Amino acid sequence: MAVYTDVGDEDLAAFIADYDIGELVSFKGIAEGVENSNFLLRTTAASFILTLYEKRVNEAELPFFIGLMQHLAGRGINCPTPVRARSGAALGRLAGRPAAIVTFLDGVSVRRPRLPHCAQLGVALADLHAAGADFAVHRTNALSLPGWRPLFERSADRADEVQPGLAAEIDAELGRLEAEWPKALPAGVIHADLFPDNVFFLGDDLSGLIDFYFACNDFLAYDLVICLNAWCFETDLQFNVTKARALIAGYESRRPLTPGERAALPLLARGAAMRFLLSRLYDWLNVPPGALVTPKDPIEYLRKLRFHQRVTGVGAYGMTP
Ligand SMILES: Nc1ncnc2c1ncn2[C@@H]1O[C@H](COP(=O)(O)OP(=O)(O)O)[C@@H](O)[C@H]1O
Ligand SMILES: N[C@@H](CCOP(=O)(O)O)C(=O)O
Repeated sequence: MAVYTDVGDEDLAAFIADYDIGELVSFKGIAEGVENSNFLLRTTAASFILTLYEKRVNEAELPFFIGLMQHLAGRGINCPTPVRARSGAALGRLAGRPAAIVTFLDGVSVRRPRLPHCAQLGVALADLHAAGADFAVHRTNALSLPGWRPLFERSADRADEVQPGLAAEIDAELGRLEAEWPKALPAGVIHADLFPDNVFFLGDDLSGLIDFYFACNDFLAYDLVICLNAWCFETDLQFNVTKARALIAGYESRRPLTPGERAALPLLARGAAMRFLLSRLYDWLNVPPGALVTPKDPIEYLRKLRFHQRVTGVGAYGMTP
């Protein structure tokens, strides 16, 4: 998260007066993150997260995210639960933005995941997929194959400022992905951004999942390779096959991958790397003036993409070919 929108004291007081959450004790912006403005709200009753939804979140889709968190929480997933105002509404407006209050989850994210973290992540991801299976609302993934080229076109003329030759390299890879992307694999509700900063641990035990604002319907295995990219490369961008094996084994302990999914993993992983390369590239070139946000490095994902381009089979991910 980040803070893009300031919230005035009087506006905040008026907003929380509509909720039964006690008296305000403290309120501060949270510097982590990228997408929305998040604030830690402490009241005499408990701690909460107040989110103001920003640029990439389409207001019409907010009921999907709010409904999904409610649904998953009801299925035993430890995720933020939307808090309803006295009117029953989980969504309001604050400082000109759509806004919601959700429950605060205890736990901390790990900066450098170790094997037990990866293994538990795999289990939690499969549990999330199972819990989402009967969620009735559908949200198309705006950041899957059909969305990548339009997103690229918004950065293409400046991409080489970030790295010479980048525009041509992305263009060529997009062409290959467009030709080869799978048409049918097991699909359902995916998190789509389950990076280490969105997974909480208490001690070494996975305690909760946050940040469902990219959640959508897509291939389940695509969610797994998003995690593979985010959790299984070391800081020097060497791929850690042991972590990959632990992550995938954790996932398969709950839901074995189908032969079609296994075969598609390298291509899905390239697509997942492309997705984050493109969103990071756009954000890198378009930092809003005055925003408290640190854009993430797009080139990290170019290097992850190049790794997967060299993969010839699932053995590279620690799986038995
Ligand atoms: N429900 C929650 N409980 C505890 N902390 C949270 C919760 N939601 C968000 N946070 C904190 O706020 C930060 C940013 O939240 P996140 O949802 O990742 O924002 P964004 O969608 O803008 O990236 C997280 O890294 C975490 O520290
Ligand atoms: N995980 C994405 C950026 C989205 O930020 P988050 O704070 O919502 O996880 C990336 O690393 O590019």
